[in-house]
Amino acid sequence: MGRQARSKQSDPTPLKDGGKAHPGAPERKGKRKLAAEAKAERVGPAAPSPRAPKRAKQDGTGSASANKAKGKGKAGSQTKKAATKAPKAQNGKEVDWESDDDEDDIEGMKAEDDFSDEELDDEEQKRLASARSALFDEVDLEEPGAGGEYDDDEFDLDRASDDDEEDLDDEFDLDEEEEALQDGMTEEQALQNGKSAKRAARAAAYNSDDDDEEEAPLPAGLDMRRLEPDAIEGQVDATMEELEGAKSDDDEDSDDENLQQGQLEDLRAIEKRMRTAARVLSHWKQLGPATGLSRSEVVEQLLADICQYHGYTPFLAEKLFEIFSVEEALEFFTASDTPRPLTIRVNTLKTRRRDLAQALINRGVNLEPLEGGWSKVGLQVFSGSSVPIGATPEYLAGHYILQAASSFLPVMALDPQPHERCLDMSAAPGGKTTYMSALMGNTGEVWANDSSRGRIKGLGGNVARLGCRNVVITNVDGREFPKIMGGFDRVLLDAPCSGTGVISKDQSVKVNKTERDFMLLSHLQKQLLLCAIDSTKTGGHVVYSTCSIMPDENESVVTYALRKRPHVKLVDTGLPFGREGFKSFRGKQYGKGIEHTRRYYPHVQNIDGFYVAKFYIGSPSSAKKAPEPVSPTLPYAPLTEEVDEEEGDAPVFEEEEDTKLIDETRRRQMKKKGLNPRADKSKAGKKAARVDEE
Ligand SMILES: C[S@@+](CC[C@H](N)C(=O)[O-])C[C@H]1O[C@@H](n2cnc3c(N)ncnc32)[C@H](O)[C@@H]1O
Repeated sequence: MGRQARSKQSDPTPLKDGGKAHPGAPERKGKRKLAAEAKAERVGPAAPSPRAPKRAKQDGTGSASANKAKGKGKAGSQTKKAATKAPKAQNGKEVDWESDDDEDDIEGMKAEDDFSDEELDDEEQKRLASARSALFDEVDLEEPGAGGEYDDDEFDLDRASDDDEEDLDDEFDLDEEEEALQDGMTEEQALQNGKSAKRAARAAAYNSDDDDEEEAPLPAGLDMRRLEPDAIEGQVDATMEELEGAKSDDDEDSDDENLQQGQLEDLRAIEKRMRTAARVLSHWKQLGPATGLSRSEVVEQLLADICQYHGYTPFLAEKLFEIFSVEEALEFFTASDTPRPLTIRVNTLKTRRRDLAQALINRGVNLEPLEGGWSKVGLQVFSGSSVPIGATPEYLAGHYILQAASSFLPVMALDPQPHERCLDMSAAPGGKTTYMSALMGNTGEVWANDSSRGRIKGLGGNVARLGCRNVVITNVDGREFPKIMGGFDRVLLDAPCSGTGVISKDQSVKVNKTERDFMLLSHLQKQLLLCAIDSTKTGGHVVYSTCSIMPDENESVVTYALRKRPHVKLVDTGLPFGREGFKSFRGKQYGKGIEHTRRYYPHVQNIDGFYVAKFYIGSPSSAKKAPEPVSPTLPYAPLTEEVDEEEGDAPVFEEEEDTKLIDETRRRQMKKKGLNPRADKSKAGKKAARVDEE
C-alpha cells in the first residue's frame, strides 16, 4: 500500500482535536510507544539511555529536549511525576530535577508527615526510614531508567511534536555522519553520506508495500517511516484538502441529494399522473367527463409528461405514442429506458453451444440458453459475472460474438443454405454476416457490403475472428449492387434506420431525430430495398429488416417495394414469434401479405424493437405489370424540399425524380473534381437514359 493511501485510510480525528497533524499519526504514535516500551523492557530499568549522550552533544547542555519534556511532564500523570522523583530519593545522588515543582512536591511530601524526625525516638525514625525506603523502592521499580530527560523526551515524541520528529531525524543524521567520519571521510562527505543514507532509508520505508513490515516496531531512532516536517506539512495540506474536499463534497452531496429528492418526488408525481391519464384515456366514456378536460387536452398533458419523464422531444414522443394504445405506449417508453438482456451467439464454425457454455461457466460466467428456446445458438449472459465477456480467450478465439437476440431474427428468416450465393447489403459490423456464414457452414459465398469505410474495419475484424472463410467484403453504396453484381440466391437488407427499437442502447435517438431524418431514411430504405430485390435471382429471397418500430421505415417501405416490383411477394418469415406487421396505419393501407411481416418490441418480447419482412422473388415476366426500373447508379443524395413536403405514403421515389437527383449529384461530383458539368451534360443525359432502359 502506498504512503498516500495509508494516510487516506487513517483516522482523521486527531486533526479535529488539534493534535497530530496527519491522519496517520495516532497509529504511528502507538507504535512508537510500543517500541519505547519494548526497548525499556529489553534494556532494563537501570540501563542508561543510549541516546542521552548524543542529545547532550547535540544541544550542548543535554537539556533542550529535557526542558521541553519538563513542561509536558507537568501535564503528565501523577505516576510519571512520582517516577521522576524516585531516583533522587533512592540513590541519594544530586539529580538536576530542573523543576521547582518537583522540589515543592518533595517538600510537600515531607510536610505531609506533619512532624519532625527529631521529635521521634530512634525506633520510630528507623521505622519511618524503612517505610520511606520501601515507598521509593516501589516507585523505582516502575521507573525505566536514570535518563529522566530522555524518557520524558520519549514521552513527548510519543505525542509526536513536529520539532521532536525533526530532532530524531537529525539524530539519525548524526549517527551516519559520525560513522562516516570514523571511516575517514571529510566532514562534508560525511554530511552528504548521512543525507543520502537517510534519503535511501526513507525511500525504502515509504516505498514499502509490506504491511507486516510496517507493523514491526523499529528501534526508535531508526524509525524512518516517520515523516519529515516538510512531508508532514505536505500531508497536512493534502489531508486538509481531502477533508475540505470531502466536506464540500458532502455539502454538495447533500445539496445534490435534496435536489435529487425533489426531482424524484416530481418524477413520482409525473409518473402517477401519466398512469392516471392513461387509465382515463383508456376508459374515456366513463372517466373522461370527471376530468373537466377534453380528450385532446389530456393527451397533450400526457405527451408533455412523457417528454419530461422519459426525455423525448415532443416530435418523437408523439410519433411513438401514435403506434400504440395509450397504456402500451407507456410500457414501451418504460422498456426503452431499461437495458435488454446481454446475449451472445455461439459461432458454430468453431464450437458447439454446450462446449462454449461449459467453458464460460468454468470461467465463472453465469449464462443460460435464450429464453423461449427459439434459438439453438443464443446464450443469455447474466450480470454478476465478474468475467469480461468481451475479452475471454473463447471470445478472442472467435467462439462467440456479442449479438442482440433480435439480431438473430432476420438471418433466421433469410435461412441461407450451404453453397448458395448470398448478399448482406449493409453488413457492418457483421453480426448477421457471420451468422449467415455459419449457417452456410463456410461454404458458398457471402458478399458482405457496407457503404461506410469506417464500419468496414469492424466487419473485417469480426469476419476474421470468427473464421468466416466464405465471406467477401465490399465497400460500395448498396444501391450500386444490381449493376455491379446480381443473381444472388438470397439478399439480406438490414437497412440503415432511425433506431427507435434500440433506444435503450442509444438514448440519443430520443432527441436527435427530426421529421426530415425519417423522410430521408424512408427514401433511402425504399431505394435500397428495390436494389436488393433487383440483385436477387428469380426464385430467390430477400429479407428486409430494421431496428426501428416506425411504420414509415417498415410497412410503408415494404408496400412501396410490392407496388414497384409486382413480381415479388411477401412470404412467411418462418419466425416462431413476433407480432404481425400493421395492415394499416393512420388511414394508410399496406400491401398484400403484410401480415406475414413481423414486429418485435422491447416491452413485449424483451428484445430490441425490430421489424422483419421476407420476400419471394418471382419471375418478372410472370408479373402483370413490368417492374419499374431503379437506377443502379443512384447516388446517396439528400431529398429535395419538394419531396420533404410530400404527404403520407405517396411514393417519394420516382424515376423522374431519381433522374433529376442523378443529374444533380453527378454535376456536384464533377464540380468537386474540377470538371465542367455542362461539357458532360449530353454524356450524362445519355447515360441516364441508357440506365432507364435497362
Ligand atoms: C443496421 S446497420 C447494419 C448492421 C449489420 N447488418 C449487422 O448485423 O451487424 C446499417 C448499416 O447500413 C450501412 N449503410 C448506410 N447506408 C448504406 C448504403 N447506401 N449502402 C450500404 N450500406 C449502407 C451503415 O453503414 C450501417 O453499417
